Amino acid sequence: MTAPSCAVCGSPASQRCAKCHLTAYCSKDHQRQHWKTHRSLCSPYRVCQSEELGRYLEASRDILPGELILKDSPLVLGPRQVTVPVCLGCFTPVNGSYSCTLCGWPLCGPECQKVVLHYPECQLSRNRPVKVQVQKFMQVNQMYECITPLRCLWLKEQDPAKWSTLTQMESHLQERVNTDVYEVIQANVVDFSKQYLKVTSYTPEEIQTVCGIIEVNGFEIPGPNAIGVYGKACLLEHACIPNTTRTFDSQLNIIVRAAVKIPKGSHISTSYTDPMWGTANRQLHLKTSKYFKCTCGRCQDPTELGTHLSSLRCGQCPSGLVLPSPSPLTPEVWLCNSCSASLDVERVEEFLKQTGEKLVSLKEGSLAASESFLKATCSKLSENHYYRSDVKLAMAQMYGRGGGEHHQGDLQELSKDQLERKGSLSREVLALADIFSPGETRLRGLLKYELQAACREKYRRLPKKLKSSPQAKALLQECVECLQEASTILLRESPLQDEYQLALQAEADLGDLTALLAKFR
Ligand SMILES: C[S@@+](CC[C@H](N)C(=O)[O-])C[C@H]1O[C@@H](n2cnc3c(N)ncnc32)[C@H](O)[C@@H]1O
Repeated sequence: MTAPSCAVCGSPASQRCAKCHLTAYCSKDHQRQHWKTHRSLCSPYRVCQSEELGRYLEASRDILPGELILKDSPLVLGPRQVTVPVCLGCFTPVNGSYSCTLCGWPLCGPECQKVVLHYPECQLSRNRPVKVQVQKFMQVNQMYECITPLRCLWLKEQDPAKWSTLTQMESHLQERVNTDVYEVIQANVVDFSKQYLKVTSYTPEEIQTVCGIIEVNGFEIPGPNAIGVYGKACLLEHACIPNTTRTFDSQLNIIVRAAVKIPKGSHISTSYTDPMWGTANRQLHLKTSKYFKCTCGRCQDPTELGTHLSSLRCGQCPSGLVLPSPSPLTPEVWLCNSCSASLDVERVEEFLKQTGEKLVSLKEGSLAASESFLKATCSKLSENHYYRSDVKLAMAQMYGRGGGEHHQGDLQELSKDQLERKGSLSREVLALADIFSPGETRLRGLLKYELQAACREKYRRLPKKLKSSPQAKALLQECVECLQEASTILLRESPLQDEYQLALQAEADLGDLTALLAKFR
């Protein structure tokens, strides 16, 4: 690795800013001289290291909710490992109607052939005597598993500085050797690159290492269905209750903001899973793709902080809940907290698997099917169980949204009970989000938007004589508060995301409702 250079004179630097540990100086004098410029740019974090976590980020000053912590451009961008054929310039699914005239990989058109993103595999595929031929569209195609690894390996010759940043990342190669995933990569990436693409410049170990780096450090980017590896953002450690949120802009830079106040000296974290998943699912994901066991307070608590997000209902007594024992990290049996009836771990796993399958078949289902799922599971799963909460979130968004976005018309068609249901489902999931995904997060923004929609429709339905009542004022106040939060949070999303459109709608509605509320003052 090359030595850092002084931010003032460019000569080799041996000292770094004590706040961010990023900007380097050759002397104290140059550091003092640079402070005026550096102060506004100095990152609110520093890079630290521990035996347990490896490198991690710590707040170098108090960071306020919503504050930008870092914006990072991708070192490598590519299709996800498991994907249908996509354009290698823009990640849109392709049907084979256009292929790169130089290498044969399908693209969506000549414009995408010029995109630099496509350059590595285009160059590397040219040793083949004939062009690449992709035949299976509309289904997962294993040929694409090699693309993102090859884009990583391309940096080795073409961009040594990026290669150095990439290869400092954790690959957990030792833990991966002899696992199923290692064997799959051997066939679909190592052998495929050599035998089909005729790429011979990289060793099997180098290829396996970058595949580990992608899995451990990559961020799935919603929307374009891509994966990005980021040099700074990869340093965020995992927490089951994270204190940041992340979004991606239209250039697919990652933007990390504080979700809650992060006091100076605290670790800065993200969730490598979904904070609304139950403990067993989070643990499984962390073990099989991030290679560590989380032992945080939430993971150790069978009640998941009193929410019973993973608990089952007891079939032997009226009010008992069944929890993993002695701990969710080492479950030997599931026990009722009231009558001590027990269930085998395997039985619980099988039951959850079957219930999960029913849930998946509902995903694009109707409100009626979702209500039936809740009804069918209310005697088997705790009220807040993650499966139920997942369905409740979807339902809070579905009620009153016949045609995609909220049209007042769709909300107007809801019965009084359905309207109440939309409001109460939003509140229930918000209460869980406050615990597991606290602060200014996308989930909160979305739920606040749904809640205001229900309150607003309730206000609209008030008879004329009650339109100036304290009840009307309370409803409007709640709408305005919800819209303020929803628009602040969701405006941070990429303009390409649906959430951003909701934010614009929320902003527009906020103006109207604030004017209405002002009449009460
Ligand atoms: C994306 S990397 C984070 C940066 C990494 N620590 C480094 O030094 O490059 C993910 C790896 O960091 C470690 N890690 C992150 N969060 C952790 C946590 N909460 N507990 C234990 N290890 C963690 C694990 O080794 C994990 O595979």
